[in-house]
Amino acid sequence: MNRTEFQLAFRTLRFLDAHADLPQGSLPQRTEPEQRYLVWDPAAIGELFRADQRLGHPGSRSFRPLLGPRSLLWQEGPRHLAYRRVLGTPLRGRQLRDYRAVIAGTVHAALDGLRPGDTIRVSDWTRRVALRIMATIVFGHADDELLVPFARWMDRALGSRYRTLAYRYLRGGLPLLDKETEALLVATARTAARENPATLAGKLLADDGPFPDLDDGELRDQLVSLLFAGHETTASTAAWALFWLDREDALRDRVLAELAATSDDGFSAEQVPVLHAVVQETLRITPPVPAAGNRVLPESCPHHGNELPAGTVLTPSIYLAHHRAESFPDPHRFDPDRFLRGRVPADRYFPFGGGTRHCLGSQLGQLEVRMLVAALLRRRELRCVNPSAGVPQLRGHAMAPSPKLRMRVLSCRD
Ligand code: HEM
Repeated sequence: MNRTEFQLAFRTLRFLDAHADLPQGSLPQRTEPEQRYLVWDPAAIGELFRADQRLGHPGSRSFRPLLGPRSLLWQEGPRHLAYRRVLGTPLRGRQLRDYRAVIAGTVHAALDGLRPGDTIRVSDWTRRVALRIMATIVFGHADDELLVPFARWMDRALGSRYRTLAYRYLRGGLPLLDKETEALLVATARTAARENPATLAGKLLADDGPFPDLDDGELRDQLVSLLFAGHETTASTAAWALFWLDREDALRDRVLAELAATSDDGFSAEQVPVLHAVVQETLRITPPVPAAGNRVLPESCPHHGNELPAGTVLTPSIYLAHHRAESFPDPHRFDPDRFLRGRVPADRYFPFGGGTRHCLGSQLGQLEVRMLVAALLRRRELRCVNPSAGVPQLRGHAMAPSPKLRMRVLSCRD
């Protein structure tokens, strides 16, 4: 491990913050034998995402075994495209209406359990809610028999930065999911596909789809990938949004006034523009995924006067792009009005990555966060008990508020 890799592993955010304004917008992580760069220069990002189809997407060394070797996140070519077609359609546009009741039902049930005087660990609470929503979208229901061991496994692998690094560097890899839970995942998906073809499991296994004979191993990889990618990120965004709204009284009052003026539950971004801008700014300043997936050059390519050889790994740094003062003046200030003033270019703001790997759940994720925050603000008054714990913490590749961040329920507004 060289000095840059050490700093990135152990002092990640301090290191990133010190480099966001580098004029070249790229930073070598390793030069020999395999060159690796972090990239956030807008021109290079635009080019990278445009060329995405020709690039390799091997995934990270620690995440590949966690999600599985055949996860759609690192599949390539026609099979990757087929996964995107099958799963992408139900996850965007008009199809999202089907999930409105699932999100509302799950969020309101969780809110029913919050009574005045209760204190919650914000990240844990949003993670539990988001996992139940994602499981219902995948299987048609959310059973603790499956979700409790799944969440326990995720926590063991990612819950502490030091534990994650110890697994990676001392024990040779993150812990794997136990065989029993894996078997339960697969069996639950096969039953769901038979009984409820509208679920994501049903779409994946449809007889007239591209994967009618998906074997258990590959199915397991897609289920873990969907549950993981579909809840960790959304949960972090929701927890951060609640944190930022707690810090900014005037902004919270603006959102409350906006909610008072509409009966919309957060489903339509146009009905709640300030809340939507809060979510967008949350994704900018505290992006739950600070770096998009690795891209590998299939052939040599010029870069700032050098020639990068074939095989060079380029990682688009979402965090660095979002903290570049040239793109976002006063980048550490939480200011949702940036997004109300006009469109932000996609090569400077890309919380969902881009190119052929652009997040399949970008619309669903934002929708969930809007609906969760809207319902919570309407029904409960919550305040941070320890705002100083609102520091970013890495959970694997995701960035969440510290698990110590707590909020107390002051009153019910029901
Ligand atoms: C606010 C919430 C979310 C954020 C910030 C987020 C962010 C990301 C990012 C940065 C990537 C990598 C893109 C790249 O490498 O260019 C990604 C990929 C992906 N995300 Fe999300 N995501 C969110 C929610 C979701 C949800 C709800 C789902 C539900 C299924 C989901 C499913 C996926 C999948 C399947 C991929 C892999 C796409 C591919 O490789 O073709 N994400 N996401």
